[in-house]
Amino acid sequence: MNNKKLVANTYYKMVTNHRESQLFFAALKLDIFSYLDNEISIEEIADQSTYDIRNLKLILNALASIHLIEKHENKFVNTEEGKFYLSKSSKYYIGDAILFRNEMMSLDNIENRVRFGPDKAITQHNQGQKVYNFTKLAKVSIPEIYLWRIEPLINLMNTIYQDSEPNKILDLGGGSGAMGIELCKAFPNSKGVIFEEPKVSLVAEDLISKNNLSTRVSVQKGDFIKDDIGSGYDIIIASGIIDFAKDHLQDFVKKLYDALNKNGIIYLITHGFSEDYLEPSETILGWLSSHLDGLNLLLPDKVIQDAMTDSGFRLYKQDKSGNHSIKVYQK
Ligand SMILES: C[S@@+](CC[C@H](N)C(=O)[O-])C[C@H]1O[C@@H](n2cnc3c(N)ncnc32)[C@H](O)[C@@H]1O
Repeated sequence: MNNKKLVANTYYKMVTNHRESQLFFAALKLDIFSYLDNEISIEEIADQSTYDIRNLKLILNALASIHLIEKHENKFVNTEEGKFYLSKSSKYYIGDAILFRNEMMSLDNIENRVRFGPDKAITQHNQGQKVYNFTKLAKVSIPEIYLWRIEPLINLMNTIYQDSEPNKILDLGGGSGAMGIELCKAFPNSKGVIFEEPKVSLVAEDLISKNNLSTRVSVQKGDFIKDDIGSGYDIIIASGIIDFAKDHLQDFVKKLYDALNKNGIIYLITHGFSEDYLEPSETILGWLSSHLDGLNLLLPDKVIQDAMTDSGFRLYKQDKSGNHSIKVYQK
């Protein structure tokens, strides 16, 4: 009975967690954290924001009650983490990324999607780019990439290229191109290509010009399934893209193989799905929305590994970064 009661408590905890998330998202939408870099009173925030002072007080107290902000006497201030991640004055502000991801993975109306099934058009085309807003994703995920993806990439490439440099690097489906751009910066004699679909490629063009790298990094626009992706590469970064080639997996992997020089390297980031699709649970839940809508994209790691080795790649190194699995294959 005690055990049953404990389990029941976890159900109620989920209700509280949901409420906490709603409060957090509201605070992000109201940009509350950006007012709190220094201790500030409710009156001052109300003055600057024109928000209703009574309800502002309720929201701030509630945020402090769950330790998302701190209350000192009658003033409020960000926690150290809040200042770093949630205030727009920080270059590592991830509030927009969190809000966008929450919207992109929303399970609102999940019941109807179970009652009435997926959208038949989506099931038929099975193309991620028609369901996801990849342009917005490319923009909002830039700070996330700088926080968590660049360092493992560069550290690993430095262990491979100890006495030499890669000449040509491709960031395939690179989104903003941040990974390709930073890798080119780490190897100053290299040239880079960011391959993206035309709309998303504008985000990459922008980041290249902000980094003054237009002479070394170019953008190639196209569809990586149908179009030529170029050749003569020493490194291909394939981060978060292979699922989008699911219906053409073997041809796609062969295309990567052919585009590489001898001994060339693929830096592959996947979700590390188990074959029974039970792990990792956070990512299974993250993809649930688009899959209820009709997509059918997810590839277990075993299937990806088999496709890579069947095409002639050998697994060279592997690593894990948060929820992502990193595998380096060599031709
Ligand atoms: C999940 S995002 C990953 C972006 C980036 N590589 C990263 O790790 O943040 C997938 C990217 O693949 C691109 N993509 C998907 N299908 C594509 C296709 N057929 N041709 C070109 N790009 C594609 C999308 O535009 C999107 O930017």
